[in-house]
Amino acid sequence: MDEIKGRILEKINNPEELKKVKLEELPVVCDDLRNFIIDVVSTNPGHFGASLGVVELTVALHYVYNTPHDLLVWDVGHQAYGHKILTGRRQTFITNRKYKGLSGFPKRTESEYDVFGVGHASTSISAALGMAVASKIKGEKDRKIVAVIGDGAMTGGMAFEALNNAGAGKSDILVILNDNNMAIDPSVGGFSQYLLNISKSHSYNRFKKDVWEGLGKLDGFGQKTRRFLQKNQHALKNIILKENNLFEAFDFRYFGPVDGHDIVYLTKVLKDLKDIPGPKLLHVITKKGKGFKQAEINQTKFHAPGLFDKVTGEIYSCDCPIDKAPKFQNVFGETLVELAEKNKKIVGITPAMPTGCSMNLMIEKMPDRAFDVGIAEQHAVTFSAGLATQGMVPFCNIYSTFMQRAYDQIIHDVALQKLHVVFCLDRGGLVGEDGPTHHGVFDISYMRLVPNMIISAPMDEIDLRNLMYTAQLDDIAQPFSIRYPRGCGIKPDWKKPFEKIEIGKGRVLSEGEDIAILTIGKSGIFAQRAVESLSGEGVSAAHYDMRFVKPLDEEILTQVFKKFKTIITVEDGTVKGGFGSAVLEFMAENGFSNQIKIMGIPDRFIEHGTPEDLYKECGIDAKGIKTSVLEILKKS
Ligand SMILES: Cc1ncc(C[n+]2csc(CCOP(=O)(O)OP(=O)(O)O)c2C)c(N)n1
Ligand SMILES: CC(=O)[C@@H](O)[C@H](O)COP(=O)(O)O
Ligand SMILES: [Mg+2]
Repeated sequence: MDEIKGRILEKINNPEELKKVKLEELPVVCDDLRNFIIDVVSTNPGHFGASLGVVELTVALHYVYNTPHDLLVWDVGHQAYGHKILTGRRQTFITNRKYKGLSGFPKRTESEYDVFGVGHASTSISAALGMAVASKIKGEKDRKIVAVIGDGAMTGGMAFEALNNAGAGKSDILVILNDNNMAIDPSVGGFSQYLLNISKSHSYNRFKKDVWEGLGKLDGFGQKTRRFLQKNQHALKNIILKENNLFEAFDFRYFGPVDGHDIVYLTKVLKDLKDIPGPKLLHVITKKGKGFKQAEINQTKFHAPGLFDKVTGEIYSCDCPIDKAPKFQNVFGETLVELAEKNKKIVGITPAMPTGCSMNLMIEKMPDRAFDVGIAEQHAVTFSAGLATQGMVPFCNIYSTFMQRAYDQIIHDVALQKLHVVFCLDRGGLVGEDGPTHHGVFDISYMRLVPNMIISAPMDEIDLRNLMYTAQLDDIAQPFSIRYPRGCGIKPDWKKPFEKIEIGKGRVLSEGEDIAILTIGKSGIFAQRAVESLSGEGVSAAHYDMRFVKPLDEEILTQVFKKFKTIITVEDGTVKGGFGSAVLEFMAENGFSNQIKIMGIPDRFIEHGTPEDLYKECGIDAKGIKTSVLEILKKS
């Protein structure tokens, strides 16, 4: 990677040094910063468009505010690469998202400038409000608190919960709404339209123009009033917009919309706002991907493009290693369309991840039956419940980690009423570079506690299809969850005719005599490789792909407990309360006393790295399973 010799950036190792730069030189800093981000992220994949969109905002914030004394909270944090680079991490930024390197999101343990750990959307205002109230209680007079939240994250319910609370409390907080009319996909919903209306506000602009021209015709008073309004533009906007300004209704003083790429003007506005007390919201208009043509044109693709050519913008495809095997998400997306074409009761729901989970395929083909509800997981689940009460069969696709947001809705709105909702938990298991905020390692445990819930995990793409097919059949009258991993499958020839899978039925994949390995989901792939390698060393290991965590295949378990003294369970999920725990419970309830080793994610947060790094770290890759088998057999 050719070093970007920033004309100024290389002299800026912290915001204090940034503050020494002359105001008129800030555009150069922004150019350097933008080029540095392009240079690094084109060779070390990560989130891209969002950080480019807030280059000017990031520079202005660190130029005007006294960070880290003033507290700056980023929402989601995928847009905080510029923040990291300006706060002492320029030289280490090349390790972004790498194993043992910088996190891809702000992280308290990484820097004093990262005042709040993020990754899940819509948390910034709540966190910033907590900081503001604490500062007031401590009697701090000079500490400023700022939250930067995108228009997408603003559709998350907890953002409004925080606005509601902040306004009432007259807390001293600045919320900066970074409005680029994009989430990962284009922003959706009434709120997005509302923001568009403001930023393109015909009424405001027309009124401003009419008043302005009218005043121009009046001598004396007219000229004086013009001068006042020119100096107090926002006063005019407040008069016009106040009564229907959503933020003003929450007792926030609304300012803007302002051009988020005019660094000099932004700096001036931020300086002006600094001394205005109480809850304030600055509405900033930016372009996601600003400054990189391809990213401006294809904003969804360049949200997280992977490797790309920084000159041409060409994205280097990352095909699956096993020739033509598809990504699990694509199998989901194509199968959902196939099923929905036959079963008119099927509807699709995704909270702002249509491209991420490939439900965009159904949204494109059946726009009346597939819904992107915005970053609103709780709403997505209960919306699905409502649909199910009327005989629809909702496929509610939510990444495992984001599903954590909607746990009460799963229990209270779906399972308690035994509604037929199909939960598709994509990104089940370790996801890799996104790290602990995004690993989907708790869903087996949290779903297992819920009565009426069927819990399944396919080992390969064929089983994913057949579980989806089974889940939508009329004889299913309860919630059905299917969790599957991020990334590639193993079956290039996955498009087989559908076969119904008996609920709770596992399958034996390898017969054996010395030990039994029981797996769920993707772990079966590693177990098969381990069994093959073990047989080369004279060890005869049996392998069962259990497919269901609830209900368990008690017929297989009874056979296994009777035949094998030693049993290993493996899952791509926490060992606490997961599949292995379920097998232990079966053993206790049925009076067996075999030796069981539970393998999975240990009871701690797993950092970021490649999936391979992380599976190895947790000992649940093929090598880890083989090593465990040999160790256990040596001891027994
Ligand atoms: C609770 C939750 N749901 C979904 C996501 C996935 N996600 C990450 S960024 C993003 C879009 C954010 O849009 P916005 O806040 O407007 O930021 P922008 O990318 O436009 O800068 C989404 C849906 C998430 N991080 N957290
Ligand atoms: C920041 C965020 O939450 C999303 O961009 C997430 O990183 C997407 O994950 P996938 O890349 O697995 O779709
Ligand atoms: Mg946005």
